[in-house]
Amino acid sequence: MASQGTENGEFSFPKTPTKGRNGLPKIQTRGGKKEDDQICHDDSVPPVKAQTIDELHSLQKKRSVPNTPIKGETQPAFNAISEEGRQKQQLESISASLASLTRETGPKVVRGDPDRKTETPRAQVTHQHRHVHAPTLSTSDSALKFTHILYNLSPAELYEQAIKYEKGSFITSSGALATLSGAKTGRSPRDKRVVRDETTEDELWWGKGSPNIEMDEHTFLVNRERAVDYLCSLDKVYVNDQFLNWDPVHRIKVRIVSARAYHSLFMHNMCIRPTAEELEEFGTPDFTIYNAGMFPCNRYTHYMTSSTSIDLNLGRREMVILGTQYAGEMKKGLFGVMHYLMPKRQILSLHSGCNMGKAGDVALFFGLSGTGKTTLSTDHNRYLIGDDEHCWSENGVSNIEGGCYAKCIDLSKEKEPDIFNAIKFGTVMENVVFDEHTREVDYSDKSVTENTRAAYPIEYIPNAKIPCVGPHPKNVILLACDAFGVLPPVSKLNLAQTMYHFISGYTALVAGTEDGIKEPQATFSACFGAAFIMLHPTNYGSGKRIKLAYTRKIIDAIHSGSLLEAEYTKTEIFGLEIPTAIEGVPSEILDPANTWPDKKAHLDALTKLGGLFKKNFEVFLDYKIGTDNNLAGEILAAGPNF
Ligand SMILES: Nc1ncnc2c1ncn2[C@@H]1O[C@H](COP(=O)(O)OP(=O)(O)OP(=O)(O)O)[C@@H](O)[C@H]1O
Ligand SMILES: O=C([O-])CC(=O)C(=O)O
Ligand SMILES: [Ca+2]
Ligand SMILES: [Mn+2]
Repeated sequence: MASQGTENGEFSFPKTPTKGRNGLPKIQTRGGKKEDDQICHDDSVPPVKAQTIDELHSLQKKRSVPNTPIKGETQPAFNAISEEGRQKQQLESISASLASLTRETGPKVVRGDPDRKTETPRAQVTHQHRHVHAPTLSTSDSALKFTHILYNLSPAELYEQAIKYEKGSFITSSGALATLSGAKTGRSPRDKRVVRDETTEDELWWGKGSPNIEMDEHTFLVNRERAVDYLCSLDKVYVNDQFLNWDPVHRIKVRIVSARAYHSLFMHNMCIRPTAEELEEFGTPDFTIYNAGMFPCNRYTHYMTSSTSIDLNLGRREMVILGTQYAGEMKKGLFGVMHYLMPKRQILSLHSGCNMGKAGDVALFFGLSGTGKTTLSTDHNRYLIGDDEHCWSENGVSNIEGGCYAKCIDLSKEKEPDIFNAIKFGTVMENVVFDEHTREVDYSDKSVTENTRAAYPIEYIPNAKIPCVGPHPKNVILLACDAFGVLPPVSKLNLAQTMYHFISGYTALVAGTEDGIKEPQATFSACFGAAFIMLHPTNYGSGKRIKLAYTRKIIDAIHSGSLLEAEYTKTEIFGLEIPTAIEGVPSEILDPANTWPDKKAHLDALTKLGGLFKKNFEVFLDYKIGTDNNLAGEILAAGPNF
């Protein structure tokens, strides 16, 4: 370290000719060789081994182990030829990913930051042409330029990129990276399109109630070309090669090509991060996202109803994002892919949080966006398996992701300590407001959006269970944030009721066909997600959301098994069994009838909600469940009765 002389803990200043003039005592250094030496030399450390400032800077960074080292003990960690070969392979693969389908050729790609050529020894020009036999004249200007690839950068590198190049990127007081997602601060489900081809025609759920809005293959290719041309026109793009699903047998390799460091860091946090060895064997991805979110789609293109389009092509294993920078589109886009792939393998994909007690008891938390999957699965007394997306197979449960995505509006250290503490270096914070000087985040500020979010790697939660897998669940918790205020805080469901409420929209539709191909699942409940309820919640219930502290007590009673031993009464209309007492929870709130001063208003609201459930369920009545027709009847009977 080359700092000011610090020998013996004393600082020394060079003497000035004006010594003594202002009465300051002469400063003596102990290290002075000669008594009569008039100058204090700072010779306590050897001089830096550089002749120029550039040389000095080149000393600062030591060459890191390549992120694709050679396997096998006999090989040294650094092998110039093989490393070059590996990089070439990676670049070839990336060039193929970014290929224009009409020009049938990938761009010239080169690894490294274009602005750091001189200081980055890794930025060797290793471009290649895919068609060496092609005529020497390039067909377009785009084929003449290089696209720099920033491949699987580290969080520190991505911070630097974001802060340098992306307006609205700042380091918060706790070390997180604050970013802005632009005009879109949430997902745009109505701008999502799925390619309807011969295969998906039969396999996917189309029509009323389905979240899948169709597009044709040609239109997809038009949008793909638009995204790819945009990305290739940039000086540099970020490429993440990562995994989904902690179950090694059903792991999926994903590649994310994006234009922003924010997107790259978000996916770094949210997907499973490969080890150096795993990256070496990565090869061709199973699925690729082209995120050209800063660039809009063309509204003259067929099927486009806005300048935003999120397009999924299962046949091509590709997704294209145009006109939205909200990072959740990538996360939930990949979730859609898993919802397609996993049920085909007889694996249930679930929009749920998951944790495990010390005794190995696993609990699943189902719920729509914002109902508390992340909040309640992050429990200091239990191991966190995952907060949002899981697979349930014959072998048990596995998390699909490598990170968590927490809502952070009104976040407090007292109520959600583990999430609060996970917001540190490496964490991406979206659309939060902070003090311009101290950089302290004001979690109560909704100036940008109410949907402020934090994305962090799961190991930022101290009791995360790595690898994120567990045995079969013991408890299944369906979370609801009931805008009517008529559903009880907790009730015990029998099997048919569980199925009824699950299908009704507490995340998913799971209707199998006879040949075993499962339908894809809806993310939103037609009932609780319906615009009607969202627009008029104040017209109904008079209550408030259950206090988080009480919800935690209820969840504790479920985990411990004590809730099973409680006494129950049955509610009207829904026939839900509600406990009469839970430790730590005021008994009067357990039955919502008590919290309504006007009994008639309560019954009206309850009946109204029951009607909505019935109407919502109509769309499922035609579906056969397996070969057993009685099952559908039983499930229906478990719904509201009036
Ligand atoms: N009783 C409660 N139970 C759960 N969460 C509550 C409760 N009261 C308030 N909250 C707040 O509701 C929000 C739940 O957000 P959370 O991120 O857990 O949702 P989520 O189900 O994981 O949704 P998403 O799938 O969109 O990520 C948090 O901000 C939490 O503080
Ligand atoms: O994707 C998002 O914006 C957040 C999320 O998990 C959800 O909505 O279920
Ligand atoms: Ca969440
Ligand atoms: Mn979610």
